[in-house]
Amino acid sequence: MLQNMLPEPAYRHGSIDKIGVLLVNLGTPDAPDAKSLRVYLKQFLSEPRIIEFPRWLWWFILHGIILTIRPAKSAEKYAQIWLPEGSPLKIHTERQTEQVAALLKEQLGIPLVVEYAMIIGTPSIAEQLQHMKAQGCSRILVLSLFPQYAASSSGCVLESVFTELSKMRNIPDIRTVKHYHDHPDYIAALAQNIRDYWGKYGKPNKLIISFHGVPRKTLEKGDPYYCECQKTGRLLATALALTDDQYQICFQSRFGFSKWLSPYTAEVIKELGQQQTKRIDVVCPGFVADCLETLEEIAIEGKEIFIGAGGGEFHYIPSLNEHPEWIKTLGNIIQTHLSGWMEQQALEEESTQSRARALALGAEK
Ligand SMILES: C=CC1=C(C)c2cc3[nH]c(cc4nc(cc5[nH]c(cc1n2)c(C)c5CCC(=O)O)C(CCC(=O)O)=C4C)c(C)c3C=C
Ligand SMILES: [Fe+2]
Ligand SMILES: [Fe+2]
Repeated sequence: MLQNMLPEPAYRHGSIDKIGVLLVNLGTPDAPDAKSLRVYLKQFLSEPRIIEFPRWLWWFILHGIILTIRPAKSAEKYAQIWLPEGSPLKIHTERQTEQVAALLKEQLGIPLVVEYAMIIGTPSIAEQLQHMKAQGCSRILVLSLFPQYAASSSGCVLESVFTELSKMRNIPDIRTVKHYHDHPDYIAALAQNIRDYWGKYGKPNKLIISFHGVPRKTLEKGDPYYCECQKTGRLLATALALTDDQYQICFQSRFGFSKWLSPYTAEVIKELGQQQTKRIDVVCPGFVADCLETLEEIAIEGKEIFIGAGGGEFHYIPSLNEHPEWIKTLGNIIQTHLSGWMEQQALEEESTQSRARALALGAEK
C-alpha cells in the first residue's frame, strides 16, 4: 500500500551505512502520579498481546473499572520506588545502553549506533527505528531485553518492530534476538551477582527464584515462557550448586482473577514465613533492570508478607542492572548476532575509501 509508506530520507550515493543495535524493554510511566499512570496503563492494557480477551468486553472493563481505580493505587506504589533521576526501569535501561555502547566501541573499533526503546511509553520502538535510519543505519539488530520469551513481552517487541518496518520504503536489514534464557553468559552473570550478594550478606536457608507471571492459558496455547523460566531457574540453581530443597521457582505479579502460572510467589513466601524459616532471599532473573515488580512487589510487599507470617530475615537480591558481568554478557550476545555484518561493513568502508582516493587522484591530474 504505497500511499501509507512513511517519508524516506533522500538516498545518498557512496555514504557509509552504519550498524544499529536497539535494546528494548517494557516501558514505565513518566511520573509516579495518577495522571501519568492512567496514560501508561491505558496503553499497556489496550495491547492485545498483553490482554487476550474479547476487545469490546475488555474496553468496558478497562474504561469502566480498571482505569478509574488502578492509576491512583499504582501511583502510590511507584512513588515508593521512584529515584531522584526518575523511574528505576528507565534509569537502568539508559545506563545499560550507554555502558554496552562504550564496551562495544572499545572491543570492535567501529562505531555502532546503540539506542534503547520501550514497548509502552517513550522512546517508542517506532521513533527509535526512524531515528536510527536517519543516522544512516542500514542494518539493525533488535534485542528484546526479556530473557524468557512470552507472547506478551518479547512477542510485543517483535510485532512492533515488524509493523514499523512494514511502513518503510527502504527497509533496513533486520536481525532480532527473541530470548536468551539459557545463554551460558547470562546464567553465569546471574550466579555471579548472587554470589557477590552472599559474599557480603551471607547465605539464606532458601533461594526463591521468582518470575513475572502470565495467564496459565497461554502455556496451554503454546507459549514457551513457562518452560524457559523453569530452564533458567534450573541452570541457575546448578551454577550455584544448590540442592533441590535449597531453592524454589515461582511466579509473581498476578493480574485479575483467572489462573496464572503457579506456584504464586506471594503464597510461597507466606508458607515459608508460617514455617518460621530463618532467612529467605528472593531473586528475579526475568527482570534485567530493577522496576516496580522487584522493588515494590518483592522487596517491600514480599518482605511484609514473610515477616507478617512469622518468618525471620528477608533479602531481595538486586537485578543485574549495571553489573559488569551483565554488561559483558550483553556485549557478547550482540557481537554473536552481528556476525557477518561487521565483515560486510568493513568491506564496504574499504571500497568507499578506495573510490574516494581514486576520485581525488583523478581530480589532481
Ligand atoms: C495484565 C497482564 C499482564 C501481563 C500478561 C504481563 C506480562 C509481563 N510483564 C512483564 C514485565 C513487567 N510488567 C510490569 C508492570 C506491569 N505489568 C502489568 C500487567 C501484565 N504484565 C501491569 C498492569 C503493570 C503495571 C504496574 C501495575 O499497575 O501493577 C513491569 C514494571 C514496569 C515499571 O515501570 O517498573 C515490568 C518490567 C513481563 C516480563 C511479562 C511477561 C512475561
Ligand atoms: Fe507486567
Ligand atoms: Fe505487580
